[in-house]
Amino acid sequence: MLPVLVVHGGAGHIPEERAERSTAGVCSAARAGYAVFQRGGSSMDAVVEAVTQLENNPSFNAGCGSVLNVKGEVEMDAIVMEGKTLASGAVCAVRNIANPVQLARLIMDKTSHACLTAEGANHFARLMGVPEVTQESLITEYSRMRWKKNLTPDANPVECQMGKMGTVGAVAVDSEGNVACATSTGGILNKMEGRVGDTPCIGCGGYADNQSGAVSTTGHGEAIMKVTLARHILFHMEQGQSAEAASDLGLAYMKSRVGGLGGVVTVDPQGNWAARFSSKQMSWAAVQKDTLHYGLYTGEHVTKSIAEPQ
Ligand SMILES: NC(=O)C[C@H](N)C(=O)O
Repeated sequence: MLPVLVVHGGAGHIPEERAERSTAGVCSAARAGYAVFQRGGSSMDAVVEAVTQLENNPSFNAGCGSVLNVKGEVEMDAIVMEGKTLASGAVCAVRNIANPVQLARLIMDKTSHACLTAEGANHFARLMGVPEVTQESLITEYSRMRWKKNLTPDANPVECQMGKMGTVGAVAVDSEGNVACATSTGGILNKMEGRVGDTPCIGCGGYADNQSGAVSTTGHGEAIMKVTLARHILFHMEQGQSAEAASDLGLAYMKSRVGGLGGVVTVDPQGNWAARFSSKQMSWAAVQKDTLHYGLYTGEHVTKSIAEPQ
């Protein structure tokens, strides 16, 4: 049933006091992305809109609200990919940009390259007239508090890491059967300067192919890269598995092979979709026809009419 859009707000352990905000954020981003279809937009337009909304929401680890690197700075990664032509665009370790997902799309649309990093990405942004924002405007009190906590000698960065994964992503298929994905992140807490995770790497943080479907991933980047999680899931779909079964197979493989936890949203070109995770939680939401679907805990799947107020 087309069109459909599915978003995630990151896999991990979401503290109880942040759960409501996280669910509200993914639901409103899914609604905003889906509204793009109603205005005649493509699946690429829809995923970029949904991820832009999540980047602008300080509750998530992307754009404003990104986690800080070891120096207390924001460096962000993002990717977009569309399934008709396999065109993609990505940015790595970019600073001072409010919406890295939009810059990734400009790289796909306006250059012959698939990925720009750091200063080169910022230089391209200037050429495209994308305004630079201050580091301060991307940093929340919460991310600064967690960064500081992790600098203390008794810090447990691994445990703290799970407190807020919060990478954001979306997949969609439009009424023409074109699939697309977008993923954006601040990376992992107190990462080394210049660390690039799975998100901007094609086949890891996302992949889209009209011949199988589209996937956006979240979780421990170094583990996701080892198993090229997004492409791995689409491989299973090419072998005849459903979006849900293929997502579970990919996540189970990552867990057993490299001990990594994470989550994914997946669609196929017919509009079948899945939101699956091996972490404790993942906030997710989907809109298809007149229905909004969402959840946060394993097995939780709430539905309501899209006409109901937010
Ligand atoms: N929260 C996340 O999903 C983190 C992201 N996958 C990274 O490792 O950069």
